[in-house]
Amino acid sequence: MDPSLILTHIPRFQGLPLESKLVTYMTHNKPGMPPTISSTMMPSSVDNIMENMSNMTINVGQKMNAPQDYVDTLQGAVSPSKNSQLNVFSPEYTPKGNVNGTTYFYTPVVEPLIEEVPINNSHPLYFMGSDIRQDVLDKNAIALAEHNRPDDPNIPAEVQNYQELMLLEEPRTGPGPVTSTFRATNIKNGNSYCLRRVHDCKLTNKKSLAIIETWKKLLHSNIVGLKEVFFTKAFGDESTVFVYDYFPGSETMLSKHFAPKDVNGYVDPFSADPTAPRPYSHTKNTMLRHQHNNMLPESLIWNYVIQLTAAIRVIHAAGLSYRCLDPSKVLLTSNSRIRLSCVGVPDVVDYKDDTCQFQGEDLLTLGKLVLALASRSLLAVHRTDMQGSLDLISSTYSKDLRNLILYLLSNSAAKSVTDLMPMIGARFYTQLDAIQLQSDAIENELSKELDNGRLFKLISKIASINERPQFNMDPQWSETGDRYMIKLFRDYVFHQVDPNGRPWLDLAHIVSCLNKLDAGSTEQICLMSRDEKTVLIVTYAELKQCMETSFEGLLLESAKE
Ligand SMILES: Nc1ncnc2c1ncn2[C@@H]1O[C@H](COP(=O)(O)OP(=O)(O)OP(=O)(O)O)[C@@H](O)[C@H]1O
Repeated sequence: MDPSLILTHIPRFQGLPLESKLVTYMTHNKPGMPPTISSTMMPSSVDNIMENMSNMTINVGQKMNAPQDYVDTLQGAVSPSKNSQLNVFSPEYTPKGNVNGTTYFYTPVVEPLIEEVPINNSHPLYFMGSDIRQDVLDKNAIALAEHNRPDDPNIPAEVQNYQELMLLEEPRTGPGPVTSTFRATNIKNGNSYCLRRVHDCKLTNKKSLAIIETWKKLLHSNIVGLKEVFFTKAFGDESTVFVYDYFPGSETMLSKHFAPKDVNGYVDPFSADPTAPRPYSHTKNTMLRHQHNNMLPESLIWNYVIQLTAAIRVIHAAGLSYRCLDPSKVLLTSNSRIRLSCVGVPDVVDYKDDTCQFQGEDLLTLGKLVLALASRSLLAVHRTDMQGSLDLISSTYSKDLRNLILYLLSNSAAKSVTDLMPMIGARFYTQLDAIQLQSDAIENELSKELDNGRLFKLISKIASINERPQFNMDPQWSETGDRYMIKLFRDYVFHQVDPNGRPWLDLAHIVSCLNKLDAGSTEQICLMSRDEKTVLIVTYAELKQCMETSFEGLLLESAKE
C-alpha cells in the first residue's frame, strides 16, 4: 500500500484522504456530487468534500462482493494498471486534469505526518507496569510450579480432598510437635491451598472443634484464612491437617528480617538459634552491629504494628487468642503485607480453656516482636539484653514507639489491644492513604488489562475471519463481501508502511483503530487493497457490522452437529 495515501489522510483532515481514486469512487457512488473537483478549489473546498463524504453511506450488503467487482465498476475511471506510468499517489504528483474521463487532483505538499509521530514500541500506557506484572508472573510461576518429588514415599498422592502435595519446607524437629507445610491442590475446585500437617497429633478435646469453627468464620486481611481441619492416617501416622489459603511467594518475617546475613564479611554464628548460650561480648557486639547496619525505618515498624494489632483485635474480639505470635508464623505475602499464619493450631494441639490469659500473652509476645523488629535482633528480647535494646530504640526511634513497646511488655492485667489505637494515632491515616494509593494504582492497571482483553477479543475475531482458506465449501469466502472489508481493515491497522516502504509500527494507531471499531464509530476511513485497485471509504460502524456478521457465520457453522 502506498504510504502517502495513509499519510495524507490520517489526522490532518479528520481521517479523510483526498486523492483521485477516492474521489472517483465517491463521485461514482454519489450522483449528486459534482463530477470534477479542481485543484483550485483546495483547500477551501476540503470542508465541503468532508461534509459530502461524512454524509455518504455505503450499503454494506452491496459494498464489495469481490475486489474485481470494483475494478470492473471503475473501468474507464481509475486504473493504475492501465496508467502504469501515472502514480497519482506519488508525492511528486501534481494535479493532471482529466485522465480517461476522471479528474485527478492531489493535495499539494503534504508532509508525511508519520515523521511527527514518534515510534515507540514500549508503550507502558497500554500495558500493566513492569513491576506489578513481574510480581504477578512470579507468583503465578510459583503457584504453578511442578510438585516436587512425586514419588516421595513419605508424601501420599492424595490426602482427603487434596492432591499434588508439594513440601514447602522440610519438617523441623524441636520443642513442641513436629509440623510440615505443603502446597496442595483441591480436587474439587482446583485451587491451591497450604496444608499444615501436625505429625502424630490426635484430637484431645472436642471443644477444640468449636474453636476451629470460629476460626473458619474469621475473615481478615491480615490473617491467613483457615479453611478446614481434618484428621488423617494417609501419612502413616495419626496426623492433624490444617488447610489454609495459599499465598505463593510468601516469606516469613523470620527469614525477611532476622535471617543471618553477611555483614561486611561477618556471619553471626549464633543468629540461627537465639536461645543458644553465648558470651556476653557477643551479644553486646551483635547489638552494636545491628545499630549501625540494619535498623528498619520507623514507618515500616509502625506499618507492621498497625497490621499486627488489626489482626489481634479481630481475633480477641471473636473470643479467640492467637497463641503463636512468632516471626516464623508471620507471613509477608507481598512487600510489607502481613498475614498471621497457623491460626487454630495451638487450640487443637494444646487445648486449654484460658482465653483471657492467652490474650494477655498475645500482647506480651507482640511487644517482644516489636522490640525485636526495632532492635533488628531476636536477642533483644532476652531479659538481660532488654534494657540495652530499649536504650537503642530510644536513641533511634520516636518516644511513641518506645512507649508502645513498654506498654506491651508491662505486666498490667487490664491490657487490651484497643488501648494501642491512641498510641498509633494519626499513623492510621498515613497507612490508609498508602493503601488507597496502592488500590488506585492497581485499579488503573486493571483497567488497562480490561481494555487489552476487549481489544484481544476483536483481534481474535478479525484473525478468525481473515485468510480462512475455505468456509461453507467456498474457498473465496474470506476474500469476498464483508470479509474482504475486514481484510482491508486488517491491512489498514497492522500493515502500514512509511514513505520508504518500511513497516510503520505505532501501537497508538492500532489501539485507536481497534477502539473505534469496538465502539462502532461513525468516523470514516479509507481502505485500499494492496494492488491499489480497490479503494473504499467506510465507517467503523460498518466495519464492525461486517466483522460481527462474518464472525457470527463462523460461530453458527462451528456449532453445527
Ligand atoms: N499460607 C501459606 N501460603 C504460602 N506459603 C506459606 C503459607 N504458610 C507458610 N508458608 C511458607 O511455608 C514455609 C514454611 O512455613 P512454616 O510455617 O513451616 O515456617 P517455619 O519457619 O518452618 O515454621 P516452623 O518453625 O513451624 O517449622 C515458609 O517459607 C512459608 O513462607
